Amino acid sequence: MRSPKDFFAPLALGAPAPVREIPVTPSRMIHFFDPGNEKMAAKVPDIAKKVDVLLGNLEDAVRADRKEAARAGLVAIAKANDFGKTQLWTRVNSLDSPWVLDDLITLVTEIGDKLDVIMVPKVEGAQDIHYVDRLLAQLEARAGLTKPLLVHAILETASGVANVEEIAGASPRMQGISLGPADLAASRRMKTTRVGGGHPGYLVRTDPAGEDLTEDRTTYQQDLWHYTVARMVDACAMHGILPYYGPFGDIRDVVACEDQFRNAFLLGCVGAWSLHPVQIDIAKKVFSPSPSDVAWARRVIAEMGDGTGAVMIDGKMQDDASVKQCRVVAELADALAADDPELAAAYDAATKEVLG
Ligand SMILES: CC(C)(COP(=O)(O)OP(=O)(O)OC[C@H]1O[C@@H](n2cnc3c(N)ncnc32)[C@H](O)[C@@H]1OP(=O)(O)O)[C@@H](O)C(=O)NCCC(=O)NCCSC(=O)C[C@](C)(O)C(=O)O
Ligand SMILES: [Mg+2]
Repeated sequence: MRSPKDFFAPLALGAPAPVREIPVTPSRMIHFFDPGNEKMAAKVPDIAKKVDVLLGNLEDAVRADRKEAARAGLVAIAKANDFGKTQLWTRVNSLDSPWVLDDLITLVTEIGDKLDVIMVPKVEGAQDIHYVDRLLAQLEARAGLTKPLLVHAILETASGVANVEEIAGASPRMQGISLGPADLAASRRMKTTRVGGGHPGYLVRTDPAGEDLTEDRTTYQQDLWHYTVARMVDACAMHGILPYYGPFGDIRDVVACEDQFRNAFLLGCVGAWSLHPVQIDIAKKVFSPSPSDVAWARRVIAEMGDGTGAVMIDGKMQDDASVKQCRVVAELADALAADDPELAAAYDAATKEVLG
């Protein structure tokens, strides 16, 4: 284990100094595209204007015989475009694959100055992050980069979940973690066949009213991902990095997608993945606090003065802890509104209604 004193020292001579704090910029949706797919790539400049994060995916969902094309496509797209405030991320192939070494060498060398975050799939423990950490430092030094690349891990193996706290704290490069429900289900030998979302068989049933167990009894579908998302959120919060729900594979079911995203938002996640253009607006809606919640939060903050003591607002007790929650919502709203005049106007109009 490295000494805590060395934690923020560069891992290669000439590599940029690691960041001390993870930048918290909007990342409500991480929009996935295959850079080797010409139809998708053609849409990227327009999509970039609507999303917080664009991610060139090189791993699963890219056919084995299209891996080089995807990598070359991402280099070409990054060189040809300036995406302004929209971040550019990539998901490289897994560390046991024949492609990842060339992914990292090519991307850092060719477009390391354009990339913000490198997403690493199938992370099993801190050792995987340490490997990427040192290699990135060597490549950054060789490429003369001045800003360190950040690393995002996908939580999609049983050992990754068991080791999630050490993964979150494995390097100052760690930017965040996303849930990978499909690989995680396979790794755990869950008996689902879906990419995220619920399952009608995972339920609880009300007790019988009498002796007849066969009578109609209400059932409630449960969230298969609650434990993992909650654990991931705690690990990320503990280490000052950001948690994300991952993909929702039933593209057609925009209603259940919104529900799953909202569960993650309420539990502490900052964003989710959009796999198809139709999921972009869902993520934007869900991961931007609602105007009425923002107005309420601003009212509680205003009425709580220095933030201590207890007051009654509309019959509800507010104290030091509730004002802290309200600050989380209000600060997120301010950060999002700073770049979005429409959202800013909606928040201000709702606030005016309650505060006058
Ligand atoms: C689902 C698919 C096949 C449906 O693709 P489609 O072409 O059949 O759909 P469509 O509705 O007909 O598409 C309409 C138009 O939008 C385009 N389009 C469609 N999607 C996109 C996109 N993302 N970005 C930009 N453009 C897109 C598409 O090319 C088409 O263009 P056209 O009108 O010119 O014909 C397609 O949307 C797709 O391939 N999406 C990305 C899938 C992906 O990245 N999967 C990997 C992430 S999930 C994962 O890996 C799991 C995880 C975490 O690892 C774990 O849980 O283990
Ligand atoms: Mg996966």
